Amino acid sequence: MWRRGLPDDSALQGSRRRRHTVQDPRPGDLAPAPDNAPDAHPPEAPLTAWPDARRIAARAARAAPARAAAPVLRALDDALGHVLAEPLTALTDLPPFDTSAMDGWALAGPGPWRLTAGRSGRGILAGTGVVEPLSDGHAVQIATGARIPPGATAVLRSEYGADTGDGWLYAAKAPQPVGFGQDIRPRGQECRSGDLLLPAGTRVTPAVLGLAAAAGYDELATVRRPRVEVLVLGDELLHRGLPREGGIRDALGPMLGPWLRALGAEVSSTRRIADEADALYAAIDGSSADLVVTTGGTAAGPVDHVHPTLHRLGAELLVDGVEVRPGHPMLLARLAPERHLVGLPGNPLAAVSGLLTLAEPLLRTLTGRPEPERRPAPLAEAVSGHPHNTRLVPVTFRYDEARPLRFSGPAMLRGVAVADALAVIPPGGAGRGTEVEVLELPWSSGTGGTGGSGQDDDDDGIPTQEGHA
Ligand SMILES: Nc1nc2c(c(=O)[nH]1)N[C@H]1C(S)=C(S)[C@@H](COP(=O)(O)OP(=O)(O)OC[C@H]3O[C@@H](n4cnc5c(N)ncnc54)[C@H](O)[C@@H]3O)O[C@H]1N2
Ligand code: MOO
Repeated sequence: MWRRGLPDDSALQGSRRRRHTVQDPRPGDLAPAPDNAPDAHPPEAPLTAWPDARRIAARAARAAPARAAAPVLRALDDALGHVLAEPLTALTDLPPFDTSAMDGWALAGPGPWRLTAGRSGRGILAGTGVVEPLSDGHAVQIATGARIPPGATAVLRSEYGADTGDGWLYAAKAPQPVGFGQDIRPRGQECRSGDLLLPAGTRVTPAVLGLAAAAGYDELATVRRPRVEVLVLGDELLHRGLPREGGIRDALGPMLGPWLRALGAEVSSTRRIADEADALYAAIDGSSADLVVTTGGTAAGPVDHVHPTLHRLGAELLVDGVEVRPGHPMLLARLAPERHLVGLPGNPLAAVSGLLTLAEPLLRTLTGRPEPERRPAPLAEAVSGHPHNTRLVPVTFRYDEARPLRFSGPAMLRGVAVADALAVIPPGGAGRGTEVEVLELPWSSGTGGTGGSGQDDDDDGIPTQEGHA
């Protein structure tokens, strides 16, 4: 039987207990399942509503150490993917000096202009440190990005002027008169020294690295990444080769480390733990990670040791089961004031659901990242719902619509492997065209409409769900 109770239920704290109401059956009250119940197990204790579970996870770690710790200074080439611990303020004006926007000639006053060769004899090149002033009626050849000489009033593009070889420059077929400041990027056009370029909490992307370098940075102050340890439970799991003798391949070990890193974590290790209560106890007790993520063992089968072990450790259960399919046995516990554990169910897509429901909001807080903007998308086809629970359904974006994918049963990864996002289907389901919230996957462009999901264009629209789990 699947039950979520601890040996001593009085140890339960938090949402599970708070959500008991007069109508709610208490743990142990085996109320008969309602006729429309989609699954066999009785609702022994109320689960946490899916939006509440995400909120609880996001708030659980508010004062956690990763955020409060001193920032880590990282060289630019080591900062990609980290989060700025401090605002990025410009260390210089940009551009740092008046700059030519085009290859051509710097001019002083109206033409024609007497040509000068400049110090180099090749005009003014980008990178020239000191440039001689230009007097009225004179022109000097100039390269894109070169410093504008004092006295210059405009730049004439090379294709709009003619050097007749007699030492004079004429404006030829200028589409518009050469105006003051034309094709000159004035100093400070993009920013002044001290301007705020990016707020703390910004994720360092390749473009951020470029901006930081342009603005004078050699290293960036980044938030210390929360340390995460992954414990994979399940004696049936094989780590090489084909499934054999009842064993199956561990799909979560290879998936979770990189996924957690994409969510901003530093994954210290992914360890396989035997299905023994003492082994799990020792692994959790001996971990110093900010977040321990376990997989499997959340239910109440004979070797499901997560609940009893948390009880033995004196952990506080903040979320013990969530009204979401797949993944409802997921849990969040506080091991110590600044250390948490997310228990992911063993079914692989259920584990993804737990990752996005509990680990993602917690890591978002720990890494100081803002809540992603909610971007609803219309469903390309109707999706059936669970009567009481939220469903998370892998979708791909096509022509700005969220298209549910096949092979999205709780034990399957074939759908999510080509998904751009998980659509949040409210209890009762959602009709075609209904705008639903989507949880984008860290590697998804999120723009939709471009295909690229690898799904077959001739997909036949066969119902996309395996069932309600
Ligand atoms: N009587 C009931 N039994 C179950 C219920 C229920 O409501 N009543 N819920 C089911 C649901 S839903 C889920 S999800 C699972 C959660 O179980 P556990 O978290 O205890 O996970 P396990 O029993 O260890 O494994 C479940 C399943 O997943 C496979 N698995 C586990 N780890 C991996 C891995 N790393 N890679 C690939 N596959 C993995 C495992 O072999 C099992 O097939 O409980 C249901 N039971
Ligand atoms: O909730 Mo279970 O997660 O397989 O569907």
